[in-house]
Amino acid sequence: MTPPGPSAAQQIVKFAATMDPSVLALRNVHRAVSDLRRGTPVVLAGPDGCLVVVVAETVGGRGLAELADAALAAPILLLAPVRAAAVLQRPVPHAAEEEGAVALRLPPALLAPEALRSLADPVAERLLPEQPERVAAPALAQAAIALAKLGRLLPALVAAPATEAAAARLGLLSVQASEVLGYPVSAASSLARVAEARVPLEDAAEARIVAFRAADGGIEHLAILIGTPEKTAAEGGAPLVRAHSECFTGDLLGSLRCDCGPQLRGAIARMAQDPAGGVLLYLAQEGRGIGLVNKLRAYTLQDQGLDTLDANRALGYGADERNFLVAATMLRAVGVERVRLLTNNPDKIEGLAACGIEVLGREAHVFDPNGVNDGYLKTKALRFGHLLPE
Ligand SMILES: Nc1nc2c(ncn2[C@@H]2O[C@H](COP(=O)(O)OP(=O)(O)OP(=O)(O)O)[C@@H](O)[C@H]2O)c(=O)[nH]1
Ligand SMILES: [Zn+2]
Repeated sequence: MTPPGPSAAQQIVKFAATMDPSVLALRNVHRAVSDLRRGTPVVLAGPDGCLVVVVAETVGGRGLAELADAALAAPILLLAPVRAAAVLQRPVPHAAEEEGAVALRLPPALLAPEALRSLADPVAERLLPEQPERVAAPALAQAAIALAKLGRLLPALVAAPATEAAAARLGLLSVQASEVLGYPVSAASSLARVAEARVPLEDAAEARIVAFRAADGGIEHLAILIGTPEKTAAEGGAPLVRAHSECFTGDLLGSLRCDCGPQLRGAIARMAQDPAGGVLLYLAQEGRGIGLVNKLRAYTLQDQGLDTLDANRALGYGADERNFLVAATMLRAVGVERVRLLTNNPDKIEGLAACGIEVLGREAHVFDPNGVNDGYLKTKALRFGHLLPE
């Protein structure tokens, strides 16, 4: 008689032990983001304890009840410093800016979904029965804010100290703060080619689209190869490259608020004319990384007088939340590491260079204002330091 082999359970345990911890971390963070997006609390774990959090924008009565059940003390509100300064109607100290999060005491009248949304969102702001007061921010506040931003949600969270045991009892997901903070780099490094097809374009008959997916199973980024840029690279040349962040409104609908549509089509036409060929990276980084919903909120704030940079900040986001490692990883994967970059944005040149891409030159990519985007283009030149043609 042959001895029995290892049981299925034993095999699974053995397999789990061999799994790449960074893939496990990506999976955990991605799941935590999904939970927050539907208003379910998650537990953040750090070296000195745990914090149960829920996002102000999405939480309902059930999520607040679950948070209260797991909490060891009264919940507080965590806000990005600029948003906290607006709520408190006074500047927050520089140290809080550095920490990236401010904590506010939540009186019971404000611990309700509608009041929380009003505290989180400058667009939905209304008069509240009470003013919150500032308290000391917990150690995991920065990771909590980062997690909400990964979900492209307003960085405003209700938080309370908790234990992993409470999380387990309530079936809440637990994620390490270090996994959250390391996520952008891990996700970008894990990008892999998953599909490729020839797609002739109106302005570039010889075009191929290569799709990339990260190990978290999140949204895909695309590389559009025009002509034979890999051949140019293999022969030591530098193809034309554009790192284009997706813009649903400009690229697809022809919105006049920005210059993305003309830049996208202009880049494709220009690469088709270039004997070295080109790579257009179509990056899933809508709204400079804040997502479409927040970009629409930012537009509302711009209609109220803020410029594109201050509108991002009023929502609690940075002026530009993009990650250039995504673009660099994709370029390396298609064999293009020396580039001529089609951009006006000096941060893109620096960002790609910092990720190991050799930027041999910059080519300006300017289109005339259209009567609606004049202020936007001016702000990019004045406040983002965009380079204009001499
Ligand atoms: N948050 C925010 N994003 C915007 C706004 N207008 C356009 N965008 C986004 O900005 C991104 C455009 O970035 P890019 O095309 O890479 O342009 P850029 O950073 O100006 O640099 P170059 O075009 O390369 O010079 C797209 O994702 C748009 O959705 C805005 O007012 N607010
Ligand atoms: Zn745009």
